[in-house]
Amino acid sequence: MPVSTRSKAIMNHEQSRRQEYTNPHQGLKEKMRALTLLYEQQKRASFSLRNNPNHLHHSPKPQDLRFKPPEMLDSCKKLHKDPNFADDETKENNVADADLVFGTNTAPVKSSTVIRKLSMGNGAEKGENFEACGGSRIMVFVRLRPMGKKERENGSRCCVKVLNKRDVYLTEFTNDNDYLRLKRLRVRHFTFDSSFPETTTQREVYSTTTGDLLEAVLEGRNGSVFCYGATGAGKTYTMLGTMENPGVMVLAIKDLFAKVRERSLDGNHTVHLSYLEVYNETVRDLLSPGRPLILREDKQVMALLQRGNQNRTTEPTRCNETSSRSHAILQVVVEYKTRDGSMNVISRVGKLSLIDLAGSERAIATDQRTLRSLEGANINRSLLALSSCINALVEGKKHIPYRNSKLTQLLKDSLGGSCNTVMIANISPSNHSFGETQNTLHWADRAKEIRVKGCEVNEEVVVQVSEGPDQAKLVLELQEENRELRVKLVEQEQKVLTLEAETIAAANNNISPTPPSISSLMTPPSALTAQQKKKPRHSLLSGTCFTPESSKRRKAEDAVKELQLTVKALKMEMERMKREHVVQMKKQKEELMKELCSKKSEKTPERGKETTTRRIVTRGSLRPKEREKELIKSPSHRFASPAAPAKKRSFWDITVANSPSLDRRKTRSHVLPVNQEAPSMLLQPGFARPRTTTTTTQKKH
Ligand SMILES: Nc1ncnc2c1ncn2[C@@H]1O[C@H](COP(=O)(O)OP(=O)(O)OP(=O)(O)O)[C@@H](O)[C@H]1O
Repeated sequence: MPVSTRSKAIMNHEQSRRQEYTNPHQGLKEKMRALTLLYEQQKRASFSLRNNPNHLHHSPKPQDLRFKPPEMLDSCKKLHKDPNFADDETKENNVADADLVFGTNTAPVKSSTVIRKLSMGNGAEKGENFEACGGSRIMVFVRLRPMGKKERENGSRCCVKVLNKRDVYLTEFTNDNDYLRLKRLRVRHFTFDSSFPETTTQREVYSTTTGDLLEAVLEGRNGSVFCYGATGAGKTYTMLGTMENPGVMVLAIKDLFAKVRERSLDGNHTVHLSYLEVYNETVRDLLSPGRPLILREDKQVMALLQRGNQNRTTEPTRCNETSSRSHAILQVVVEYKTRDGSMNVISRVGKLSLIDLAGSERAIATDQRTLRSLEGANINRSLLALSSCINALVEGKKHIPYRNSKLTQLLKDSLGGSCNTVMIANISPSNHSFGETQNTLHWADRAKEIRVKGCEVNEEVVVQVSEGPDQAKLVLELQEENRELRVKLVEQEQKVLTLEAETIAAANNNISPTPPSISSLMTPPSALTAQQKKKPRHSLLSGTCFTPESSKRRKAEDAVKELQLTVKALKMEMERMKREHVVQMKKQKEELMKELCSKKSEKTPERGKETTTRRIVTRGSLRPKEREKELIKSPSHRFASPAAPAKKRSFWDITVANSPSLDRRKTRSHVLPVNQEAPSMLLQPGFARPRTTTTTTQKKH
């Protein structure tokens, strides 16, 4: 049974010709609707032409072209279909005419140039292009690959048509056996910055997508090109190509070195190259494989690129015999150094990242073996992460989930950073890959919305000090001043150290001399307690509480205060003792006088005895006074141990104690004449010798 279709204009030539002639279904209703629409469109177009003569130069907005009702397109194609179209170009013209009729693509499109050129960040230099882009955004291109031999053999039909190097039409064929949906054929329309039909050469793709980017990289800006698409869609071919038809990577490096050679007269260029692979969420260096590496840049040469690509993980899948199972990233860093008029060194660093992503695919499209499944899962995971990032960027979210995969981490700069970014979406013409192609086109269309930050020049200016005589003098003066300041600093430090040492020594001297036990003995307890009560408590809130200097100072002050108190207490004690002593001496004197008087009254006084008595009285009254003077005068007494006054006191006490009653008081002058055998406390060094007594006794005898 003959099968009707409404997408002849974008079908394979042979098939379309065959099917076009045999299509009996030409719905009258559809025709009527299309004619009505056409009439309305023309009416509107003529009206706007009358009001605005410049209308002819108006370029349609991309969103006007997107997702048109398929019926309109289909009807249009039918109305203008030329059953005799023999080649692709004819087909393109037919559909282009249809668009013109509908007034959606009235502007003449230059086929060889990109309408919206890359934003180079510098509005002044590239203001036109920048404005044309409506700001800095990702540039999105689509490349359609030719139908493969195998695909033709197994009866694949072309479901994609690229027109005007810009518009992409995707036709969804119905199943030939699904009679109910025969009329529900849908064509989707997409518009990109540039779209490349299957006949486009590698050089054309490179110059349109990456040529301008390379210029910007040489000026010190960052640029990224990444290929996205289903497995077998032509990503590796676009990025790397073959020996006969080298791809973007090879052409970019060739171009780069040619440009560097041109510019090398005015400065020095250094080119760093690294070729990385992200396989199963592990980053590997393709130039020295075998070990995973943390992202780094490697100084290598371009010759290693081919070898690196041989190291890339590839496996045959059902869709592609040499399917890349990893994402490959070639990074070229160009450093440019020159000097300006003031001899300052200007350094510009631009980075170009060329990324060949692994194929986006459904699990069913690959073999279901374990390793393949794992690879597929990882590829899908990273591509899912990529799509999440794209979604977040388009929606203007604050958090972009770059960390979800290694791939998005690597593409962070390209997607959301300060970078000129180009995305090339590769698609297959086969209707068997319709789903993948639709997804790719959908994501590419969405990626157009991503806006990136203004790409600024990565420039560093190193100011050089010119070596004139004034500068040299200034440098010498500054060096001399610096030296003097250093010497002063050392002197000050020494002074501080000396002061600290003195403070510590003083504090130690003040604290150590009087052990607490002794001071407590010598200090009146009441006075000390009162003083202790007055002592201020260290507060945690006081700023100096925890500083070592303040604590040392405080200790020294406390020690001095304590000593002052001790001295005061000692003085008071001495005064008291002096008073007591005077009182005691008076008493003794009175007692002696009484005794003498009573004895005088009993006996007749003898001359010798009077002399002895007089002498004893004299010594007894004088000696304590001398001691007293000594005590007052002697400065050592102030610091004498408490035992000394106790001993001295004990001397007087003993003297008193040895005379329990005034009657029994024994003195050399009184006792010895009475009882010579009795022990005498006066037989002490410094006291009168017994000779005197003996003499007295002999005199007695
Ligand atoms: N523009 C083109 N012209 C001629 N042949 C092409 C073109 N694009 C792709 N091919 C061929 O199609 C086949 C698949 O292409 P390629 O390996 O580049 O796909 P891929 O997208 O990288 O797939 P995968 O993701 O599985 O690695 C290759 O044989 C390649 O030579």
